[in-house]
Amino acid sequence: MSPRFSLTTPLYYVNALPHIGSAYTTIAADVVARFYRLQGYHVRFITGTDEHGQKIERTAQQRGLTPQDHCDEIAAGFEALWQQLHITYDRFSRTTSPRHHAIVREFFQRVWDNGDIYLGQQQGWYCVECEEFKEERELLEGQRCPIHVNRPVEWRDERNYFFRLSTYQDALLAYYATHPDFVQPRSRRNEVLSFIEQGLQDFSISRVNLDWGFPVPTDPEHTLYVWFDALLGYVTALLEPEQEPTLANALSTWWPINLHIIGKDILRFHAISWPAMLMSAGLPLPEQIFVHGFLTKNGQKMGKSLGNTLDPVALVQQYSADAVRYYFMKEVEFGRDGDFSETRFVNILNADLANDIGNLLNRTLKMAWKYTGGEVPAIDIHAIAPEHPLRQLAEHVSQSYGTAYRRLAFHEVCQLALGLARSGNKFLDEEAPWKRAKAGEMNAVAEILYCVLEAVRLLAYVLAPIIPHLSEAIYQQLGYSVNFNGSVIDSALLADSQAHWGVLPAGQPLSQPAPVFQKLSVLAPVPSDPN
Ligand SMILES: Nc1ncnc2c1ncn2[C@@H]1O[C@H](COP(=O)(O)OP(=O)(O)OP(=O)(O)O)[C@@H](O)[C@H]1O
Ligand SMILES: [Zn+2]
Repeated sequence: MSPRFSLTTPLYYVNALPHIGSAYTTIAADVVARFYRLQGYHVRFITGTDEHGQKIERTAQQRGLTPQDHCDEIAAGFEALWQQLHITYDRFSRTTSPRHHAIVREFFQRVWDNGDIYLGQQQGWYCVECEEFKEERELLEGQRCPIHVNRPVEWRDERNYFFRLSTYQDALLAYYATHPDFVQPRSRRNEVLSFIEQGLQDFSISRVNLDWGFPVPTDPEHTLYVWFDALLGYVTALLEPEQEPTLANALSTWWPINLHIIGKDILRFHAISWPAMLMSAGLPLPEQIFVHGFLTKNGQKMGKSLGNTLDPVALVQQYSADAVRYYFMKEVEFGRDGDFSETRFVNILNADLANDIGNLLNRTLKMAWKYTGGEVPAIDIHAIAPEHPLRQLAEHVSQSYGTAYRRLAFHEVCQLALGLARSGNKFLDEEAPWKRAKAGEMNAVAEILYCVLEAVRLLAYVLAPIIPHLSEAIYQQLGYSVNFNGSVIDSALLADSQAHWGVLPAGQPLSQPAPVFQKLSVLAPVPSDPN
């Protein structure tokens, strides 16, 4: 029985089409899903859309559509982008589905039966974009939300149902104390802890004067707060299509989720509200929440509401999915903020993928056609000494890349692979097999070429979760016929068989050399806003 790994992206709010920020989180999650599949895990990768709430109701109204028609259109836009980016999700969870409604009702009932829901009066400043009440001290001048700086918050004074978050303050602190890795990176964990230590207030879980949402099961005059139902979308997604939508069914196989990947804007919901809700319902908590930074433009978070984003569809069409995936995984350390510049984007891809990796493969293959008959040089692999510089480095890479992926340190994985490519280039330049060939030293030529080709194979393997199509193309050039992109991983591609030194079979026929990654140039600037 294979081990299991379940992970989620946020369920994106359908107030507008996806932008590069949503793509960023989803690419990262896809990389993790692909990594675990290659390690032999049975993976459940969940993404989807969060479709209720005031912001959606208003947006649909402005567009002259019913909320459901609006949601259907935007959700389809998300799915289409995920196809283009080669995202291998297993479930697309939509919070307007009737099955989700059944799960939410049952969950609400558990929390209600536990005495954690009561009717009270809510007064405060509400950011419709965040769908969240804000503390007065958090607001910018002119009563503006710190995340949605162009939108004033709205004063609310309503009778709402509340969730007794304050009751869970000590339980949360105790949980954090015994689970030091629950929230990563550490700086985010500390942020959450200090927020909890300041004292938690109950939060309202219903709205009046809002139609677009599920009715509160015990009082249909009220509509459930969008966040209460959105987080449960992760649970609904665990149901098999033929299963009755009950909590017991949803939780039977894949719960608790191993990893929630989120942006820092929704940290408190995931790291405070969600665990408390789960405790109230008597359910185990997710294993880990990883919080990444913001993609920014001139220092400000790119977002649908601010309209300062980059259109991922245009970016993929212009430069390819693997290019976009590689750039964001390598250039923005996961957990930190990063600014996007198209010039930098093109420069990085050309330097790493076209030059360091692509050229290395291309020139080595040409020599293999010239000196070893278009075949992987037939050498005795075991005769390559452990101190051989490429073998040594390759062994280091194969021992460390898994840890880097498990820590979601994607930039480190890229650096490991690039290190191997750079050493391969240096090794070729120093060993100059073309000179050795002139001198008739054909055994030496064969060994040099073998080692470089094997280094390229290994780095392509290590990078496969990030640039699956490029890795597949490299493997094909090396004479394999493999599929890194199928829904089922061929057992020959599992890490046990591939993630070490000396795998390339001596004598394997190679393909004709052809550049695997064409050099890019900035053509026309990519449009800034998809909407
Ligand atoms: N600029 C960004 N950088 C990185 N991730 C982002 C960015 N914007 C959105 N995300 C991702 O999307 C999630 C939030 O989804 P949401 O649908 O609320 O998008 P949004 O664009 O932030 O919306 P809005 O601008 O209306 O707040 C974040 O937690 C993060 O995973
Ligand atoms: Zn806001």
